[in-house]
Amino acid sequence: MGSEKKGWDYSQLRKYDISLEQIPRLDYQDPKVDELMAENEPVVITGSKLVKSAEKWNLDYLEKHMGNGDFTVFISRNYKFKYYDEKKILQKLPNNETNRGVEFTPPTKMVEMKLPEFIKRLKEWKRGDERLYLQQGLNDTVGPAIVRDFLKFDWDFCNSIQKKQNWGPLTSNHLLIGMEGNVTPCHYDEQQNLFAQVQGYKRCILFSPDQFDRLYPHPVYHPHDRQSMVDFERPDYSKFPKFKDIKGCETVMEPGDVLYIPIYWWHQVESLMRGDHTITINFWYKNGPTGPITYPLKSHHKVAVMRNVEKMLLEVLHDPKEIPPLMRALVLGRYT
Ligand SMILES: O=C(O)C(=O)C[C@H](CCCc1ccccc1)C(=O)O
Ligand SMILES: [Zn+2]
Repeated sequence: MGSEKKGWDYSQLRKYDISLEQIPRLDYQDPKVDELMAENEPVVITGSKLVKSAEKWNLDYLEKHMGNGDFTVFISRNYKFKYYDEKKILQKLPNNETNRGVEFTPPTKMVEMKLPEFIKRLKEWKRGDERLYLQQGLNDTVGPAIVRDFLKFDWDFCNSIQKKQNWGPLTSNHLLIGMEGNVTPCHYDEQQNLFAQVQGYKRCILFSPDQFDRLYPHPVYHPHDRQSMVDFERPDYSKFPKFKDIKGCETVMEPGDVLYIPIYWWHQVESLMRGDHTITINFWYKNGPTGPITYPLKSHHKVAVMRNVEKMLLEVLHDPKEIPPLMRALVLGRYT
């Protein structure tokens, strides 16, 4: 992976007991890019100017031009920033208990912070301090210069991909500014994603949707819905035995690289340890129409089916504890 000219080395990558291939890196003009994307396969697209207008976004520039609005910043006492859905923390479940007394303590704190304060804490951070991760939807509240740079993104490039791949509308762009060593643990999203690296080096580990039974996602009603329960650094093989067989792919993103993260593909993202802070802009698109269904169903369709079964069962059974016995009665000795 990478050659001597690369701006990072292996000691900056966290060690996992996972077999990983390389995600192909192809020039944006290579027709193979469209072929891989059409197959919902990940690919690193190099040489595009998608976010070239943001390559000057160093911290001083951002501080000067990012307006004085509040930005969403997550604070973690360790290096992990596991996403949680606030709406699912206090949801009234069908049996009218709030999460049946299952207490959920958010693993990170979400605060609103002015950019100068975030940058100050970034510059003064030392090992042992709380880590910060700015994750802000880009909208018109950011300063005019940022909007100008944003408007200068190579929209022809991503619009042409959106058209070629018959995707739905662009739903959001997120500005992500992470500290060295920050990790977004393994999860999947339900949108197509063009992940554009602006500053710093980010390692992206991806798994196909067919690895679903090896990654043990939290139940759909859980605040950590769509996130894997497996701690990659200390996997509990007794609880998650199939994790041993996991197969994935990875890449280390360099400034200017654009990674296509296909819808439903699992991904873990880490800012290289002892590296610079990282800046990423993601482009989330709704998926296009499914087109003709072929059988057997594709694995990402099966994920969508399983999500619907979970939601329906919870709706009718009211109590998640009733789900395993019913599923076992349905399958064991009958479909196995
Ligand atoms: O782009 C993706 O899908 C990633 O997972 C990138 C990941 C952070 C995502 C944070 C986030 C969570 C929910 C809403 C908007 C943004 C990273 O780069 O650390
Ligand atoms: Zn994601």
